[in-house]
Amino acid sequence: MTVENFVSFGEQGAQLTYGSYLRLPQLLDSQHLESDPPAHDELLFITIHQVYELWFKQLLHEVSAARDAMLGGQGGGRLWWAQHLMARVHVIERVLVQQVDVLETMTPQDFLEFRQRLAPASGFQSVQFRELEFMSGAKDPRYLDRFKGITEAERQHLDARLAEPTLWDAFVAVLASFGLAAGSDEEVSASMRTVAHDRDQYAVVWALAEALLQHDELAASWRARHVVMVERMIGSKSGTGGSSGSSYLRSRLPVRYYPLLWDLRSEL
Ligand code: HEM
Ligand SMILES: N[C@@H](CC(=O)c1ccccc1NC=O)C(=O)O
Repeated sequence: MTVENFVSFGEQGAQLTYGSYLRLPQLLDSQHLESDPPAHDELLFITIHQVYELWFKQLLHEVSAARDAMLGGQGGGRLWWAQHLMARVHVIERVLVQQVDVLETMTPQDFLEFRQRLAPASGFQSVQFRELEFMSGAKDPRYLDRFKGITEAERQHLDARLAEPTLWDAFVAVLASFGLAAGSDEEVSASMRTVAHDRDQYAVVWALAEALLQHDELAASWRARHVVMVERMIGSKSGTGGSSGSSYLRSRLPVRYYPLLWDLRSEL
């Protein structure tokens, strides 16, 4: 492409520019430090969290579409699409785990320069993180009571997630659409054993079960990586959000979205 072509192509589209399309003025004016004088590492801290929230938004978009595709069951003809989206979800989740490395270039001393300014805020108040947990299948309404300082709109988002079907509900619908019993946990477990032993007939069902398990495993990896980072940064201090800190986070490590899929491993 010649430079001349390039210029005329750019001008055909009239007004859109890179910066206006991506809303860069708003995006790049959204990093406001609390520390004064400014602590060098606070920009990194804000940036990392904003990147996490952008990816959480993308994950909610993908997970809800995967769920909807699964809710249609075999007859809906979109189970391949659910598989495709879940594969993307896994790649994003690996990025989220690896991104902890970047924040760990911050030393505890440098974090302490601005940490006291952050209370009572904490990751505990991440609405999108909790939405993802709810949508994945871990609906714990107690988190709604424990949320302090969230807006009415954020509360509505969470209420809506509590009311809507989860990825697990959608997977159970897939089992039923294949004529497999799925009315109780026992039936689901028995049906999963059938699926596991007849992968020829139930290839898509097995692939979706593995995709859910992978999502569960990656969420567990994030929790494990986060708590070790927390211990590195603040040791056994309590959290800015008012929890006991790393011991609260350690109590969350055994959380599993799909216990029946894990139990299946012992039954094969
Ligand atoms: C210096 C780095 C970090 C430290 C020291 C830290 C510390 C903590 C602590 C102590 C808690 C428990 C709540 C409380 O404050 O009492 C917490 C919760 C949480 N943090 Fe962090 N965090 C860090 C970075 C991050 C990052 C980068 C994210 C990404 C979004 C994040 C997301 C969360 C979430 C979602 C929770 C709630 C977890 C749950 O309830 O299961 N944190 N963090
Ligand atoms: N809870 C952390 C502070 C922290 O990491 C944080 C503070 C405000 C907004 C997000 C945060 N990230 C994760 O908890 C602490 O106790 O040091």
